[in-house]
Amino acid sequence: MSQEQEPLLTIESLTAGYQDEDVLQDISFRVAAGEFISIVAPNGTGKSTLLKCITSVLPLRHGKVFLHGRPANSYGPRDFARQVAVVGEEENAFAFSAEQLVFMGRFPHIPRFAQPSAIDRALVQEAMDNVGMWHKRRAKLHELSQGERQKVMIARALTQSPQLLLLDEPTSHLDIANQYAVLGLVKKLAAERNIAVIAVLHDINLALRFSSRLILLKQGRLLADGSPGEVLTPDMLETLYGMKFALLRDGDICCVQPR
Ligand SMILES: Nc1ncnc2c1ncn2[C@@H]1O[C@H](COP(=O)(O)OP(=O)(O)OP(=O)(O)O)[C@@H](O)[C@H]1O
Repeated sequence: MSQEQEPLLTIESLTAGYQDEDVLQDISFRVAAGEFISIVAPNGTGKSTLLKCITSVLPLRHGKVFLHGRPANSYGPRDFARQVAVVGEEENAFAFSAEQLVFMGRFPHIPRFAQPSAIDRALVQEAMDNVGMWHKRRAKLHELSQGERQKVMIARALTQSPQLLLLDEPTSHLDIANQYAVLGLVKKLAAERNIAVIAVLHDINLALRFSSRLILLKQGRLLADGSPGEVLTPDMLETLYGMKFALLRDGDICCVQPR
């Protein structure tokens, strides 16, 4: 992030955990509007925990999280939801149709006791069209496949018009074509709308392809923070995962394979 940019999100010396264990220790980084950051780390390192700290679901033990320079936990839920959207763990909203669920993304923007406007309805249709789910709008959540549900959740988050989009393994149920289509869409819309994205991704090649910046975590600490080219070296990946990797190039495309 360049020095001139006002940080949208600032994380300062964050330590957090559960019971008697500090899962994350002394994590600091800043996020500017328009950045696409992927968090890459082995299972159980604390990636989801980090997102929970940003959304104040989990209180910090030490450190601070600021959104627009103000403590993130000082925002009310509606105010926070106007700025931050989350695609994460499975929801239990099975009684709702896909369209109703995506509509919920507009709730923080609709004044209390007011009816949704034509613009709200158009945003819902546009987001569902964008992820190819408008034709399934009447289906209840339980009638959708896991991949379709993931696309609905992404449509809801886009409908929310956030400034910061938090994605926790958003493509884990998508086939390879849909993974690239959905992340490509998120990246395009984020660039057009100046949205910052923080995505937890296990697929290093997706992280390489879509991120402007990567943050690697190891044993609860920040191991590396930089551009994909700087950070994703075979040595760094070996430090992270304890196995050897090769970096393969084909023109502009770069990918990582275990040796
Ligand atoms: N509610 C909880 N209570 C106690 N421990 C928890 C809780 N949630 C997570 N943990 C522990 O915190 C650690 C980090 O979990 P977290 O879900 O943040 O990891 P992660 O990096 O997202 O993992 P994964 O890649 O497997 O999804 C794990 O050891 C986990 O067992």
